[in-house]
Amino acid sequence: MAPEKSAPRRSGAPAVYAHGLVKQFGPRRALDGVDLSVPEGAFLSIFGPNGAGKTTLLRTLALLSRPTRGSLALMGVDALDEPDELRARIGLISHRSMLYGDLSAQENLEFFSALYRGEPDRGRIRELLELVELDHRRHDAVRTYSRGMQQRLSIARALVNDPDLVLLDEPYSGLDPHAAELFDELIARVREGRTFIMVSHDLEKGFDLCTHALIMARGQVVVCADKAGIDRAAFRELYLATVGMGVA
Ligand SMILES: Nc1ncnc2c1ncn2[C@@H]1O[C@H](COP(=O)(O)OP(=O)(O)OP(=O)(O)O)[C@@H](O)[C@H]1O
Repeated sequence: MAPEKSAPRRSGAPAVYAHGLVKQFGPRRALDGVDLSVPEGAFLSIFGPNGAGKTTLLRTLALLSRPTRGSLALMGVDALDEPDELRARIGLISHRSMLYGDLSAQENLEFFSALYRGEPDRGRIRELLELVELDHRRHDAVRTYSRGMQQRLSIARALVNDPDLVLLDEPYSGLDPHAAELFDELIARVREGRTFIMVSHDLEKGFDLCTHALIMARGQVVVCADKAGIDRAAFRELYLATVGMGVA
């Protein structure tokens, strides 16, 4: 059983509302006027060629990177004015595990839980370790885990604060088919009541999982649409066309 998701603090506002986001790195513009509206409860997959600005967009949404220009609201709250309040409502899963290798799974989760709550929520941690099937290894140092196990623990870490918005940066990278399947199951079990945004190079997988799909190229949104209104073959062609468009 997945630990229960507390009722999201519904604002009626989109989970993400971005307008005119620009991110400048010296002469390079990684985001060049991104407009985005993601409804609460959606699963948005973001595609695009290397250097398109996908990770920069995800880091901006994770409030790890401040845009040079533009406005951003998450769950109806101004993200540039109230980043601390919002960070506690966001979970990030990346291909870098962001775990401490010398600490055990339990210690890692206690550390991250205490960051948000002041003291660790041991009941929730136990439930999360059971969910990701690492309860039996909870006292082992994380550096002794396989890549798939570390990725499962990353899910637990990202959920420790019961986030409303979960951001995933190529979470399948380096997972074998079995580990990827387990990861799929876990995502399905924790989808309820949350909004997911995933950067992916795997068009098929990203498309299967999503309710909304976005293609970026050169720091701009080429297309963003509800999957119900997208023709899969036409979307694939558009994606392949952007892959040749090069970096921002
Ligand atoms: N910290 C940084 N300093 C300077 N330039 C950066 C920085 N981060 C990203 N960029 C530049 O911004 C552009 C977008 O990079 P980003 O990592 O967002 O692309 P991406 O779509 O995630 O690519 P990939 O698919 O290769 O991961 C690239 O030109 C990159 O070189």
